[in-house]
Amino acid sequence: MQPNGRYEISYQVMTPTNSTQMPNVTSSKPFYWADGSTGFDNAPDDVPMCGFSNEKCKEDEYRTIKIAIPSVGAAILALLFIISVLVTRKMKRLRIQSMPWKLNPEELIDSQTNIPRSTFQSIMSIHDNDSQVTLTQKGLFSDKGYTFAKVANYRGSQVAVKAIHKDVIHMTKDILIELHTMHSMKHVHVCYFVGASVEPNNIFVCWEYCSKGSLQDVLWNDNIKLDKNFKISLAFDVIKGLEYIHNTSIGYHGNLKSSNCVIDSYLSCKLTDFGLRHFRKGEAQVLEDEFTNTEHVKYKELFWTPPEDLAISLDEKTGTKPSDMYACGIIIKEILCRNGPYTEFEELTPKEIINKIREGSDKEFFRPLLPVEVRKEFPKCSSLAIKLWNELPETRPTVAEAHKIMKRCSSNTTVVDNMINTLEKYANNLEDIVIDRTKQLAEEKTRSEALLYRMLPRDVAEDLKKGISVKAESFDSVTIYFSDIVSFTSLCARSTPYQVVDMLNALYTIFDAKISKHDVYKVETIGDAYMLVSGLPKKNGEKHAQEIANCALEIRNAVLDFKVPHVPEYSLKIRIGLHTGPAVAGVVGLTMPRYCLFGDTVNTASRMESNSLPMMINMSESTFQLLQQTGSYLIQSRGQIDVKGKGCMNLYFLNEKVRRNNNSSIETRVISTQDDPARNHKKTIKHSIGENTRHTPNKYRSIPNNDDNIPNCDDKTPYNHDNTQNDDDNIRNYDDKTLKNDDTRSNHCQLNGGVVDGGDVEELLSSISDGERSTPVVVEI
Ligand SMILES: Nc1nc2c(ncn2[C@@H]2O[C@H](COP(=O)(O)OP(=O)(O)OP(=O)(O)O)[C@@H](O)[C@H]2O)c(=O)[nH]1
Ligand SMILES: [Mg+2]
Repeated sequence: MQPNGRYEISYQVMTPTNSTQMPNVTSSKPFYWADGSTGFDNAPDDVPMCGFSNEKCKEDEYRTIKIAIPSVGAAILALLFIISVLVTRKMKRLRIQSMPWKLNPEELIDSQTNIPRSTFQSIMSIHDNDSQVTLTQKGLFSDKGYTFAKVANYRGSQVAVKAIHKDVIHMTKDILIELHTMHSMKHVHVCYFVGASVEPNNIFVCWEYCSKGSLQDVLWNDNIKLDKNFKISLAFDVIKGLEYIHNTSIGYHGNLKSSNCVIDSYLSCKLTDFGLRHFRKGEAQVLEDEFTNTEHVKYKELFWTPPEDLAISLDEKTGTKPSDMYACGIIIKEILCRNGPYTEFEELTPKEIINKIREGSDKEFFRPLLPVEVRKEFPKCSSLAIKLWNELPETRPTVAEAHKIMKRCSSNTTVVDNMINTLEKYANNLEDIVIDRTKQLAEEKTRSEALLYRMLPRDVAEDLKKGISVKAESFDSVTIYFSDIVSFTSLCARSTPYQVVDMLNALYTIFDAKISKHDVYKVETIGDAYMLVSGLPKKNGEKHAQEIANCALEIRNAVLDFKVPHVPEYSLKIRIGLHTGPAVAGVVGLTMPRYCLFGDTVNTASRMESNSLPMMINMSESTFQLLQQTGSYLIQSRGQIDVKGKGCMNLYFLNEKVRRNNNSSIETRVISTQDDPARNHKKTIKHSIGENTRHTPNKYRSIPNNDDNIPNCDDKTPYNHDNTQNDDDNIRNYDDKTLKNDDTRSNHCQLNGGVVDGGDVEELLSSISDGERSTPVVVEI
């Protein structure tokens, strides 16, 4: 509405009768709103946009903030990102410019002399002279002659030093980036690029040094055994290393061959001498020695170069990923066959081979031969190698495809895995061996303990084992046994020492078997003398006399049956002596300790033996006393006999054992005439009794001694203690002598504590020898 100074009806409002309806507004004139518009449609809002109190606009303000914050955040992030990219790039540039790969030749130390080498040339000369070499030193003679890596120490690590045949190098951006990338590459199957020296006239590069030499060295070394898994694992290592290189900005190896695959100390294969294309560009072809100068060598070096690269140039290495794959195929062939790429074409020169390769077409091309047996052993690897050396680069499998194929043919185990498996096998085997050895040790221990227990009483041996010194122990009453072989000296004179040893061994083995049944301890054997004791080291009351007596009787029985191995017709005889008394026992000496008995009882027991007769058991009064209490032995009194150093002693022969029957009567043992050991001396006794039928009034009538060498107490003839000189006589005349009884002395046999006169004895013995009768014989005392 425009003001005009007049009041006019412009609007009429018709209110409807029904007040609930909206009033009807009609205008007679058009009116204008404040903004110049007209009509109701353009009428201004009845409520301001933000409300009368701006209440509506508050919410929207927050919405703006909500929208603004992420936008600002995103902007900041984008800014930060840009800044970080810029910083990273800057830092990278700085890093590149800082040249961490740059080597200071002064820091290269000759590994042998530890002298810093300021120039690579000096290192070269040193190593050329003193053969500081790798595995190749062990006799690898390649076509280049002996080819060695030059080795030096750089900051504590061994590095392989490779000359770059350039005088100066202009450090372009590409070179800097290349060296930087090379330096930052790290992979388990790629040699670490340690760095480069870029000093004019002293340009060289250093690579991680792998101690086992190149793959070529290993393959050609017959001393190194490579099993199937190992070969596959080596081929797989090459592919893994190549895959890594192909995925870096370096792009491809460019010089892949078996001499550029090196083996580290973990037998893992690593690729070396790759990349550095910008760095090495324009490098002079330097002929290192007279070998490398030959055409032969030059063409051999091209065995790993694919036909498409050969077509470009024979002198310059080009390189692509498919070229690497081709070389990889050749290397796999070398690994599987363990020979050179074209060893099978001996009749062709390397030049002819290279020409044939160059002339090849897609349909027909010249390649290495994979023998049938190799194809059979490694079907997948062989077919992979064949595919890899396809004529057309685009038809060769990529490294990723090759990886997949290798994965399928490898047993998923690395060389280290194989080694670990082998070690595990060894370890398990070792465990078995340890168990075995422990068992053997335990057996050995048991054996040596058994031996020790045989040589010493168990308690004593235990004490000695524990390092406890064994104190001598005194025993009040023990019975000692001594026996000696009659005429041993003359028997020895007629036998060889070995025969004597055999004889004694056989005899004592029988004795040992006998004593094991009794409570006796074998003290020792000295030559033909055999010594036993009972009552020690374990005390057994008064049983020792019986134990020894029983044992002595058994031994005598055994001797009757014994046949001397080398003189079976000779009847061996022994003298046995027993004595009872106190003794002291202990171990003497540190070297070869012996459990010895001391005391007069020992001497006396020995005297009892020397005063005995062949096949007789002579005993002293003390033993007799103990035995007679048992009433189980047939004992023959010998009367008083002068014993050297002892004077007159009452001596007795132990003839036989008898046993009581249930009615306490005495029963003589029934012994068959064949095996009765007492048979001889029964005869003896019988005869002696027969010859001496005079019944003396004496209570004791003793059997005469019958040995001229053993004097009785009335005899004044000097006693000949060396019985040996008469041994033969003793043997020969044993029966005769026993027949020659001394009338002056009476016979008596004592049974059950009583004495039997000669007649009784005769009767008694005849009852034994007669028969196989077991008639109890009761003897009145
Ligand atoms: N042990 C060991 N030997 C190596 C190493 N690098 C090279 N070698 C040995 O040194 C020999 C010569 O190596 P290079 O000088 O690289 O010669 P190449 O590998 O035959 O040829 P290019 O690499 O093309 O120069 C190789 O055949 C290997 O026997 C390494 O890292 N460790
Ligand atoms: Mg090399």
